[in-house]
Amino acid sequence: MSFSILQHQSHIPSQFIWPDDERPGAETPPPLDVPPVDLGGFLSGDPEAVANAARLIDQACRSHGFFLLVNHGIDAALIDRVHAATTSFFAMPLADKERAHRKPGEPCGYASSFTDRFSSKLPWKETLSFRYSADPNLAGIVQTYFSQTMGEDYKAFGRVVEEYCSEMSGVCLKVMEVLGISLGVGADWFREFFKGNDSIMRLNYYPACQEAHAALGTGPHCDPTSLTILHQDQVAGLQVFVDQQWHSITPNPHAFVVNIGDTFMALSNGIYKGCLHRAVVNGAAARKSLAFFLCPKTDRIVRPPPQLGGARLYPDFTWAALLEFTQKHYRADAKTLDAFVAWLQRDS
Ligand SMILES: C=C1C[C@]23C[C@@]1(O)CC[C@H]2[C@]1(C)CCC[C@@](C)(C(=O)O)[C@H]1[C@@H]3C(=O)O
Ligand SMILES: O=C(O)CCC(=O)C(=O)O
Ligand SMILES: [Fe+2]
Repeated sequence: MSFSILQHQSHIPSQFIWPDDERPGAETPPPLDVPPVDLGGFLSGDPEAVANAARLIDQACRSHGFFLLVNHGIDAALIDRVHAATTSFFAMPLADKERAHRKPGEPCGYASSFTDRFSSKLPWKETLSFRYSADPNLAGIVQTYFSQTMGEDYKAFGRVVEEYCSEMSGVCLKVMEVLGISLGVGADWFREFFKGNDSIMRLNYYPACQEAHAALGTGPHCDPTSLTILHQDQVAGLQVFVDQQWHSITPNPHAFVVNIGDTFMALSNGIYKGCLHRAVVNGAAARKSLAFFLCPKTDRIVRPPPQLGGARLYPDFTWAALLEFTQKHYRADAKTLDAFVAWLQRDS
């Protein structure tokens, strides 16, 4: 499905039209007023800054699982290089992008609107997803992926996005320290859990849409993963569901959007909530977002720290099992974790 053709038809195909009760409509929801968390302040070790970061994150994660991160220390030039690389990739002819075709049941590769996965409520987007591992024995995994799927002249592309993933992994581990302090289990527990993370990086590209009010770039969902660090470009589109209504997130190039995913909700024994969010499109400009999805090693058992005892909200599971569930059995949405638990217990 080539958007360069779809965009110029008077109406978009019906598969991209969302039901009345789910489509975004013409109104832009109110901006979410969320105090940014100062990562640099936390890292300075200044007791007041550490306490402030832990307090802000705790408040946000107990209610809606979303916060902004500023003073993060990531080079703006690197972020710009990844946005430029994203623009150039998606500008290629479909046949060239299809060299990285995402195979059914696998999370990695290029996909356009998931026409091979879903038959209705199709997302108005193209995606390029790939695996990043923080395991030193797998250094170069991203470069190798792009050289093998796109050819040797994509090695530089792979190098830039792998450098970005490495920086994102570092930010995630620092955020895990704050989450550990906020939950009272100490700075080390979650950081150690994700030390050798085996994560997913996704470049999202949302073409302009001639019927933006009836379409969605990404439908309402909680990320099944653990923690998402997202950078949106200057075109707005991310919305978060807080206090029973949608709120728009004003683009801020100096901030990362951070949200708790289903797996971390389970790790926190439900104390911290997965963030319900979606992405809308518009009639004038294409939009991009860089989403780094932190994931534990696939065989790690997702089980809360003992200090978060009390009744377990979710059974033990591996990230591998939840990932497979979303790729082969269930379209991730606002209820993925509950559907996954029911699926795990289906024969019991
Ligand atoms: C593990 C994953 C599945 C999805 C990508 C991700 O890495 C994290 C977010 C998930 C997703 C974006 C949630 C909404 C539905 C989805 C099908 C999509 O619109 O892309 C999800 C991704 C997927 O490819 O299954
Ligand atoms: O593009 C965005 O702002 C959100 C994308 C998203 O939620 C996702 O890829 O999981
Ligand atoms: Fe998401």
